[in-house]
Amino acid sequence: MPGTARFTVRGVSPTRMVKLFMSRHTGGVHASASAAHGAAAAPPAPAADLVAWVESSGGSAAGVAVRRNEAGFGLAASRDCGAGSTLVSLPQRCHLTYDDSSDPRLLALIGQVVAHRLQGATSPFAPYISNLLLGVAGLPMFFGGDALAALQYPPVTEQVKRRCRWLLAFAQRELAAARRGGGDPFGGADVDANALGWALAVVTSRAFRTRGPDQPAAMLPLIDMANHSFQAANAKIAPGPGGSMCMVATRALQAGEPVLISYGALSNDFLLMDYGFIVPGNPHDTVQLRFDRGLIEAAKAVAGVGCTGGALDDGGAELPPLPAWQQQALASLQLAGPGANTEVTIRRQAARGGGNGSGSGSRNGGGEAAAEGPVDPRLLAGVRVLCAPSAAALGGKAASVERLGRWDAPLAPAAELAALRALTGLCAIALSQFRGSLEEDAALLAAAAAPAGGQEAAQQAQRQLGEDEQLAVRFRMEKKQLLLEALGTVSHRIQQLAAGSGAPAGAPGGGRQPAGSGRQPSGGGRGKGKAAGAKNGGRGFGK
Ligand SMILES: C[S@@+](CC[C@H](N)C(=O)[O-])C[C@H]1O[C@@H](n2cnc3c(N)ncnc32)[C@H](O)[C@@H]1O
Repeated sequence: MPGTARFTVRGVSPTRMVKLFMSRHTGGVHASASAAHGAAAAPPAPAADLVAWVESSGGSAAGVAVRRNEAGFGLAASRDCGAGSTLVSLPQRCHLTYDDSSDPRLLALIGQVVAHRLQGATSPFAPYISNLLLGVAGLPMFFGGDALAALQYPPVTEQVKRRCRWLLAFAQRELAAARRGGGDPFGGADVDANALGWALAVVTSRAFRTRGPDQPAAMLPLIDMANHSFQAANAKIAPGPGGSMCMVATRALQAGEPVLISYGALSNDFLLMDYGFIVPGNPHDTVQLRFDRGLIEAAKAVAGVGCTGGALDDGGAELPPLPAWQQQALASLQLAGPGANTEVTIRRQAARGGGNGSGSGSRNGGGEAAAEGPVDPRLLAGVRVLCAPSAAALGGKAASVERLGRWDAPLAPAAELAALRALTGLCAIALSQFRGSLEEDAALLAAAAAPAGGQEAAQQAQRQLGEDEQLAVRFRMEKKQLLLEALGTVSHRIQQLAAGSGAPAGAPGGGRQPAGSGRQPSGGGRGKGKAAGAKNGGRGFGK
């Protein structure tokens, strides 16, 4: 590799995100076939050079045609075929992978993608590399500050910042040190943080872990042009003979039908971070929270449930110490004490197959409670512990997630009602961490899409809300919607339990009925609820 080669991208902001801007000619990469065809010739099929390369390498792509639109590439069935048909067979020599399984950041793949890009037309993977898009739209790693802030969701924004810091540190320190020590992985070529950012984006949005979660990942050319769907996936990736990897139809396909695979049971956090898109109503989406006693006591205060061990002081005084049985129970649940894992989630109930089948998981019309509820079992168990009046109310045995975390195995009615109310308070606090309501977000998007007042106003609205910001708004709307669904599910459960036990149902915020109407409750909005919720000060979200 020539020591003078450059693989650099202008626009690095060392203090902020890595800005992606790449010239098509950077690094000597040859133009792709689709870009290089002459005006007179009939345009070749998209990525025709890639398909030809797969076939000349001993593979087959007979079952798919590559499609291209302004959003990028995708695959479609090239002919009618039956379930189980092999659509693509990719020989091992076309897999871009590595031997070392110990690299959690996929550094080895990033390095290879960069190295092959530097080799340009002489790379054995040139037909693959040259058909990679020069940007992965929607990745928050490339968001500007406004779009990142518009997410309003620290679990993702913190992760984005960590990823960018790592990338910059790697480019500026580790790579520089490796160069000084003569161990430059890029043979002296000038590779900057933005080039590494591009490679990171390529790898996170395309690599497969076909050999298992702890095994090396691989880039699977052509196969990785399949787009994602949870519901409409009609193909899967499976090992084939001789180390090949195949794309196989999971049902009969008609010629021209898009070929879609599922990227896995991923939350919108993962989809956004690694792929730059979200799925509305994603059944695997969650809201991450950090379990701590102060948060749960604040949730109880919002919901009008008494504080454990004494009254919660609105002035922010220390909480009274927990009785030993509660401390032990939280430690058994690994929610407190050394080695605790305090990351917990509110989630879509429908994802666990325990909902009402309507897709929302909320407001089911009665009947048996689902085995798994709208919060993860550790969170449910922890809230039950902190709402139980005595060890006896927990059943007297050692606390375990299996025993205390089942949505369909409630405590005695009074303790269960307190726990459920606390959960409504928790949802309300989580909602209150977002600025503005669902309706306000929807209005923002509507104004950006079709503002009143003609073209000038439309341009103005677009300036106010760019594409990344619109994605960020849609992302946070999904979180709010999920929280409202959880609130509806828990409230419904409270009504059911209260009706059965004769106890008053109650509601968060001292008797207000939680939403279910789609309107966002004011959560930490009024009276005591406000004081307790506000004190939480953004602590609720896990980071
Ligand atoms: C493995 S690649 C799929 C091929 C890609 N469309 C291309 O042009 O090369 C993954 C990327 O495709 C896009 N993508 C895949 N499925 C999508 C979906 N359901 N909605 C929006 N974008 C999707 C995203 O940009 C994602 O990062």
